[in-house]
Amino acid sequence: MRLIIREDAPAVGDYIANYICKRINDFAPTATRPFVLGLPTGSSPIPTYKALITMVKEKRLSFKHVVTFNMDEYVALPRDHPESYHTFMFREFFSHIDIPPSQVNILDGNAVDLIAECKAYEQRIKQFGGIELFLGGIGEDGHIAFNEPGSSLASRTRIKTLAYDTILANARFFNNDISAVPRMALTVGVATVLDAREVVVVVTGQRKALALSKAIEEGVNHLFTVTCLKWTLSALQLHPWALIVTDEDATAELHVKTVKYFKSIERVQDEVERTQSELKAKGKVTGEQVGSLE
Ligand SMILES: N[C@@H]1[C@@H](O)[C@H](O)[C@@H](COP(=O)(O)O)O[C@@H]1O
Repeated sequence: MRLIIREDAPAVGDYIANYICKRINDFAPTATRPFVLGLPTGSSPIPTYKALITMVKEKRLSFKHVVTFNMDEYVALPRDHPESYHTFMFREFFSHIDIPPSQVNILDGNAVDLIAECKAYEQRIKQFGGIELFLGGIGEDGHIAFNEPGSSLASRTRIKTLAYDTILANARFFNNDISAVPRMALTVGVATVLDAREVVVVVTGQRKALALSKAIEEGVNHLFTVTCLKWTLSALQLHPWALIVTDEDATAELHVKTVKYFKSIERVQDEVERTQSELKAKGKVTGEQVGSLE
């Protein structure tokens, strides 16, 4: 796992947008071989979406051959509700880029058969050959998508009852009216995320600091114990190619040595990538070797 630390949320957004842009352009997607991208909602990915929109406008990036799968959606919230994740994604991102709407996949929280909806979603991901890169965000309790503490590491797309802490945290989007926040959601599972060939998670702001430290400075601890460990994000430790991009505020609970360690890794990685690129330019290595440093 790598941890990249940037000054603030906009710098984190720029870093992730550049990273995704490079991945898509290197992949060189076509109509028959699209790039499959997993996406989150929440305030954390907004700077990334803003930076990606700019890249599309500047013609440095295109989503014409990108297929997206969103992480989650509330149950029984009308699709056109201002706080539905459908509305959010089109308002903050899809309406501003060149992606054909038919290539956007978002769970339908109003489906008559919610279980069938979840199964079909997993099936559709499989049909596209799996997710190339899953971008995620986390809740304050370390949940990824809506995989609340205690979610099985083998979990797949399913209906999930929200933790009270999550309902409280999300009340800010519903005029602070806790009763207006949906109690259930459809969400991809932990295994759905871990199946992606690459996972990138954005963690910004001091309120995520504890979750970040629990997820990277301790073992995999998604379940409650006597000491109340419950950080689903820690499941990322099981992924062979995971990256967390964070701002300085979110590092508040990390040990100084942890921060120093990851900063030093980034310096060395930059150096190695520069060398690899030079060798690649001279035709001495293949593209695949450049990403094999995890
Ligand atoms: N289901 C979403 C998560 O996918 C998201 O990561 C989280 C954090 O949101 P924010 O980025 O606004 O803190 O909010 C919700 O719970």
